[in-house]
Amino acid sequence: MSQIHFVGAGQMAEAIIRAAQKRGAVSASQITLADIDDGRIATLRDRYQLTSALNDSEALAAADYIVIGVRPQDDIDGVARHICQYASPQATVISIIAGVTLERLGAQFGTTRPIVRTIPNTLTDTGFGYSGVVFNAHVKPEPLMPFLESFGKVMLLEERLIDIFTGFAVAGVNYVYYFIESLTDAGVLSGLSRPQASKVVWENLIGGVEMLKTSGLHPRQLMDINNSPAGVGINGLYELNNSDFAAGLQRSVMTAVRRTTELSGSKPA
Ligand SMILES: NC(=O)C1=CN([C@@H]2O[C@H](COP(=O)(O)OP(=O)(O)OC[C@H]3O[C@@H](n4cnc5c(N)ncnc54)[C@H](O)[C@@H]3O)[C@@H](O)[C@H]2O)C=CC1
Ligand SMILES: O=C(O)[C@@H]1CCC=N1
Repeated sequence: MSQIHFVGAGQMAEAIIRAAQKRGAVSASQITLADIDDGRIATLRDRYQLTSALNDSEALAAADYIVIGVRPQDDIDGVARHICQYASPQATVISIIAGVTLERLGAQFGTTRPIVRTIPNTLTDTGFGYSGVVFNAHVKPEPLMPFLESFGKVMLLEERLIDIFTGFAVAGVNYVYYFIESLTDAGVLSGLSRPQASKVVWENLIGGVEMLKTSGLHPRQLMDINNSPAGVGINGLYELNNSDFAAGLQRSVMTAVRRTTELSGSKPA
């Protein structure tokens, strides 16, 4: 990786910078930042010891990769005009903006420019979590992969699947956090202390995933092993079946996918 310039230095850009530095994909001297909030630039420069002394137009001119980290509702047209004024036509644009298509990015940043559309996962600090990635025809993937892989596992996708991936995979850790919170509360409601309930939930979650991996069985087969006839587990599951659990979860994902597509129309939130 050579020079990398971030336009929009918000939460996600910071998470990417932290992970990419930690895994050695970029060094502090290779990173430059732009944001309409000067305080944000100062904070990140200080926090990640960014040393470049280039001003905004110099940083754009020097950049080999330009990460667009603004929100779908922000002035992407204005950002693109500004970038195209100073950046080399060969500089690769890496958009992390939910919902914004390669076609739209091509219209904004130039149809012959290498453009990557990626949707990173917020599990950047952990080494877990997939980023969905799609390249336009001008991208040379090899030199870019170490950077992309520094903040998540890479799932190369057809572009038609990226909005689905955003609503399902990237927003998806929400459901895990929410499930953990709700299940821990159930343990506390039943009489365990919060630390006791929390330990049990974490262990069951990690153990459940390990069981699925090691056994190769379907979740329903493992549930069958966990439930004796007329026993404790099946009685609990009966009650869960009377709730809206599965359909509620599935509707949530469908709504998140729909919202991703809505955002690509850049309607104000
Ligand atoms: N937070 C998340 O979970 C994920 C977010 N994304 C995408 O990443 C992008 C950023 O999201 P966050 O970091 O959460 O948002 P954020 O609001 O923390 O960051 C956006 C940054 O862009 C700056 N900005 C706005 N307009 C600008 C302009 N014209 N020029 C320069 N900077 C400008 C803002 O001051 C802010 O610092 C969004 O497009 C979002 O769809 C993608 C995957 C996950
Ligand atoms: O909520 C959002 O808009 C971002 C994109 C997917 C997950 N977080």
